[in-house]
Amino acid sequence: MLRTGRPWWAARFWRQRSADRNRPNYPNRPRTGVRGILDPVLKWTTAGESHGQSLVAMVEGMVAGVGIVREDIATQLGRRKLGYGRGARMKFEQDALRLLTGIRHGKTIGSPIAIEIGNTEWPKWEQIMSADPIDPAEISDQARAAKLTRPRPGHADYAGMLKYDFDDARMVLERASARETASRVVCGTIARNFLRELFGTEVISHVISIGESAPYEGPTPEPSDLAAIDDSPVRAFGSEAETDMISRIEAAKKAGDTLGGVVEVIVDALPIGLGSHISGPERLDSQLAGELMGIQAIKGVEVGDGFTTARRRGSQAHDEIYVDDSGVTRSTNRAGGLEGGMTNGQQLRVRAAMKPISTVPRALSTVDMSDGSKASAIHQRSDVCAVPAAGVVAEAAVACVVARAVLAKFGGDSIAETRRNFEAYRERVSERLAFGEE
Ligand SMILES: Cc1cc2nc3c(=O)[nH]c(=O)nc-3n(C[C@H](O)[C@H](O)[C@H](O)COP(=O)(O)O)c2cc1C
Ligand SMILES: C=C(O[C@@H]1CC(C(=O)O)=C[C@@H](OP(=O)(O)O)[C@H]1O)C(=O)O
Repeated sequence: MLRTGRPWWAARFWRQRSADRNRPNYPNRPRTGVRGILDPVLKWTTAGESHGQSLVAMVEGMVAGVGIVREDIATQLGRRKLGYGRGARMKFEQDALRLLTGIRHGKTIGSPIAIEIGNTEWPKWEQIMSADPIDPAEISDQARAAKLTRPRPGHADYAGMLKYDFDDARMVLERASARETASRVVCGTIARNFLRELFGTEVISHVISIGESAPYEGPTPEPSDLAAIDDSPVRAFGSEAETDMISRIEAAKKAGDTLGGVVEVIVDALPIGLGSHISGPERLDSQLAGELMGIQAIKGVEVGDGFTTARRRGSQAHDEIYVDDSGVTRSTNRAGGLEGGMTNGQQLRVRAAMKPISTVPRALSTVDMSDGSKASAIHQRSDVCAVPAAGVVAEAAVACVVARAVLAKFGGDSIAETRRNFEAYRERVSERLAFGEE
């Protein structure tokens, strides 16, 4: 018999859809494509140049009802500016905040959030960075206006000048600069407020090593340790490591050199099952690595014990599962809270390795792009070491990725709805783990 009407797959689709709708944690958002990644439920973008008028941070898809006030953002921006080894600019430039859209009376309203961070140094740069055409001869600071033709090794200058066909590296370095990380921290503040309100989760970080200092091997810090970490000039957890890191920065500075290092980000209290094993882009570890590697100067990412685990035997590499009076437990967390691309209920732990600052005061050798002659790279001023600040930026990156995974799993348009969906899921997970209980 010839069948008409909906094809077989459509009937299956509708049956599944109505079954889904009856499930308590059915999110209102469509979960199409590679969930949360190709069709992201939460997006964050930034705009702005290092010496431009402002930076802009935009977050789209954040649910309504998340508390966020100016001080929350200012606090995080303040943390990003600190750290032993940062350059003079951190002292005189202020982050002038304007909360433009998407927040009303201290809460998100579900619409796109746009926040401006004004560069207070703008008056000095107004002509040089003017959006409107300007006669070069009219620029009052001629020295600053001069074309930058000597690309700095380790920066975007050389490839950017050729790729975009510029004869002035300023057109590249203005956007490549890590000044942009201020916008990322703003996006991250919204994400971390969301996570705190939903699960009581805090995102923290600490510096593991600077230069060749011995990597930190003590206990993993708890959220309550963050204040002490922030009080440390190098954001180290423990005073022994701190003294060593500071003296290494001082020695590098004296030698006209720069340093990198390693930071660790830790997230507590996350539900099991954020991310997915279904495809590479859905794996939470791949998303975290992508976002962290997107930070200027980050050249390596490690999940849990990462590279150390690669040197261990299998029997010493994994986190065995036990059952005791408290339920299902583990005695180690070498995996850093991720198995198969999903959170497994353990503390999430990721590390990021930062290369030494590229603008080395003892100028590096380069080429003058105006005539091909040998040259020394431009150096005006720069940080000697920005690893402590990179930790704060890495926290923001992790907060955004985790918040996106939470929204992909639990959906909702208001935080109350996300919470209801989460509670229903949590109940089901508890049922599954209550072996034999009535
Ligand atoms: C918080 C932070 C501050 C930075 N400060 C400087 C700096 O003062 N001077 C510098 O040369 N690079 C600095 N960088 C690194 C450069 O922005 C980065 O190395 C450059 O844009 C090239 O990108 P890549 O290292 O990712 O290849 C900083 C990076 C971060 C995360
Ligand atoms: C301004 C910030 O970082 C800047 C990042 C940066 C770079 O090349 O990445 C170079 C320096 O800027 P300048 O060349 O103007 O001295 C840093 O100060 C900031 O973090 O707010």
